[in-house]
Amino acid sequence: MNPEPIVDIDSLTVKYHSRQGEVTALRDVNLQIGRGEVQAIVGESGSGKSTLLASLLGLLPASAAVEGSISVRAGDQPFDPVRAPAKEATRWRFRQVGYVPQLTQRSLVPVLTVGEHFRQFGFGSDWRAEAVRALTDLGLREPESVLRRYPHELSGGMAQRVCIALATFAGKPLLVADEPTSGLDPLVTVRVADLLLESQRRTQACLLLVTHNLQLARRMATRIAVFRSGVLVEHGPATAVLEDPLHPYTRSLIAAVPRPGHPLALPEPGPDPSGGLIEKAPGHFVAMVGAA
Ligand SMILES: Nc1ncnc2c1ncn2[C@@H]1O[C@H](COP(=O)(O)OP(=O)(O)OP(=O)(O)O)[C@@H](O)[C@H]1O
Repeated sequence: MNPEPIVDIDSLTVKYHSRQGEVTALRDVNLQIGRGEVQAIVGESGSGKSTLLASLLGLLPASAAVEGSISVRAGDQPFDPVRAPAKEATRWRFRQVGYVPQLTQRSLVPVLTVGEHFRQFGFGSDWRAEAVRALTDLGLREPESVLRRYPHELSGGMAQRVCIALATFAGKPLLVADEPTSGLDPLVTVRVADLLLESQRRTQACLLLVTHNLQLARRMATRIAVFRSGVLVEHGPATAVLEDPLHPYTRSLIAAVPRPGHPLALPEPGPDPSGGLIEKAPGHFVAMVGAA
């Protein structure tokens, strides 16, 4: 049985108008993400990943023209972040969305204690108890002492745990992680990926993971969506997309991952994708044009 959908993106097209002319950053995107799922969004630079995130968070610039809709069923009422007034979107993000930044000490505000970070992101008088629970769940001993510290008084590993706790505490149903491990070495990447997954599983949040890193997507994601030039070219269970990619662009992205003993192969341009998706196997979709 498919998990209850939290995010439903329906025929979303986003165009920017700039001095250089019109850019279609997303073209007719359809995507559903269920409760408890980890949905990776992969694709090269300029493929539309940030635009998808900005759409989902209600943070598109005023210059963007939007067709289609997004419905997020994370609260009592379905919410459309691309149509909501800015004030409402801010309130909604604050209550329903946990944002996982790049996980380093620099993601914390140097002049605020850890406790002050939690107080700003929490709501209600229970923030301290929630914060202590979140820090304890992530394996931090003496959480009360951690709450009194400034970011420079934390080790790198502690700061990463604090960032994950900040994003995931208070049971926010939607988590968004934008390149959370970029700049981290491979061993630390694995550790923070596992900590983030642990937190996500505990709260059964729906996690949208934007990444260039296919190995990270393999470790974390339940489903992978591959974007190219604003088009969703392939979407399916993570293992199906990575073990049996159907679209030539997905194959070229996988071929570009360096492996011991294999030369780095750069992606071939490949045919331009267009048209809708066809289902090749249950839940595994590929763009009609340019697919095998
Ligand atoms: N504010 C904007 N005004 C005009 N064009 C924009 C704007 N933001 C993005 N674009 C264009 O939209 C397209 C998609 O960009 P987007 O940033 O969403 O891609 P991306 O996959 O997130 O890239 P990266 O991985 O480099 O962040 C690109 O052609 C980009 O130049």
